[in-house]
Amino acid sequence: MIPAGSGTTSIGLRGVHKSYGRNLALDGIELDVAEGEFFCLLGPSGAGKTTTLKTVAGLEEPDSGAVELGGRDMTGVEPYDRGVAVCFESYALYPHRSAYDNLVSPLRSPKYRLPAAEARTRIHEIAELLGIEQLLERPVGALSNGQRQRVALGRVLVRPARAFLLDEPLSHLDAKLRQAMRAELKAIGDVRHTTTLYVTHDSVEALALGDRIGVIRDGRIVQTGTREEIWHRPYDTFVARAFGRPLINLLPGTVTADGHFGSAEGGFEVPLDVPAPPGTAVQLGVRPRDVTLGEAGGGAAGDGGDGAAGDGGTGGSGWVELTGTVYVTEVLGRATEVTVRLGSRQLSLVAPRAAAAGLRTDDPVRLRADLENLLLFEADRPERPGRRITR
Ligand SMILES: Nc1ncnc2c1ncn2[C@@H]1O[C@H](COP(=O)(O)OP(=O)(O)OP(=O)(O)O)[C@@H](O)[C@H]1O
Repeated sequence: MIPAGSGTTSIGLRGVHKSYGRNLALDGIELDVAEGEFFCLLGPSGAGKTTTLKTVAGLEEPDSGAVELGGRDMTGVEPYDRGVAVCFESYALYPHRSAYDNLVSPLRSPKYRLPAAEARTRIHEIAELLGIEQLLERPVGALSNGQRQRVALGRVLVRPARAFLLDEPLSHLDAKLRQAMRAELKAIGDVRHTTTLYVTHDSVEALALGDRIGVIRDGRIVQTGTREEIWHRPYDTFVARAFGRPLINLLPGTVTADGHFGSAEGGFEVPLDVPAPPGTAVQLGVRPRDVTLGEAGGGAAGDGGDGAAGDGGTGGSGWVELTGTVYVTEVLGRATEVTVRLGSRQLSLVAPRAAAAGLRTDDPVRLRADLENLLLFEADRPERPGRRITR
């Protein structure tokens, strides 16, 4: 069992602004990470993730707003005195020293000064979890990027800390190792109960690791929530697009005269009540894994691409069937992504490989989706992505 750190802490950012010259990196960040929580901050390149971490660590001072650790304003508190352990993607290691020396050096600092035997135990535990035990005697300069990255991560995790701030710590690992490391990291977090703020641009990683996830864009937090909240109730099309591969289908359409979703280009209607006036431009969000594939030409399929609904549900229960033609198929391991033409629109779905075997371009197919899995959004505007419409 890894010994607990010197007590863990909550992290708060209160309206944090930070500019670099004319470049606005953080535009009023509000964030609360609870004590002991594993929080993933997800966003595209340049969104402000690293700047957020640096601000919490005290390596950058906010232009306005404040960082709090354990409810205490950290303005003017030096990084060293904040008690947080930081791992940046551009890791600073001593290349001529062994991996062991790199791991032990933080523990020798006057702040921690762990007895040698305790330090050794701690290092071996972490090294085992990170799969670097056999590398401990090697100079860091002689390690691969992925191995070096694990040493850098180990260097952070061995330290007793009130919080871990990790910036893309797995980015240099290959897919398989990354997956294994994810599980280890989660285990370390759980064992230590240490607050962790984890930055990534990989949504799979965020979904796998985060007790909660925050999505950041243009220096602002767009949404925070559990993986279920983010997945089922994305704030807008930006958040919806950030999670799930293949990407969510966003089909543009308008509210019909009877208040449903209609796609003139797709030649179909979906009997969902849209709480907006007829004619309003909206988008239907359909996750590829929420669509099932059947053969065309039977059951309740609509004629000529029209939608048919089951159970007469309009408020979100029941289902919808659409007919279309195969455009392209692509094997994704055990499943196949099938892109289907609906009129002049396209929709992707993921089908079991067997179900999609033998499909050829222009084959007619029938699609079925539960109404309760469908999402509605406003149309995207130049100034902002369309927000989800609550039904
Ligand atoms: N030292 C700096 N000087 C000038 N601009 C900076 C500096 N650091 C960051 N920026 C700018 O601030 C914005 C946010 O950068 P930041 O590194 O926080 O983004 P990020 O989300 O971590 O991106 P990435 O995933 O690419 O690391 C970007 O536009 C970036 O160019």
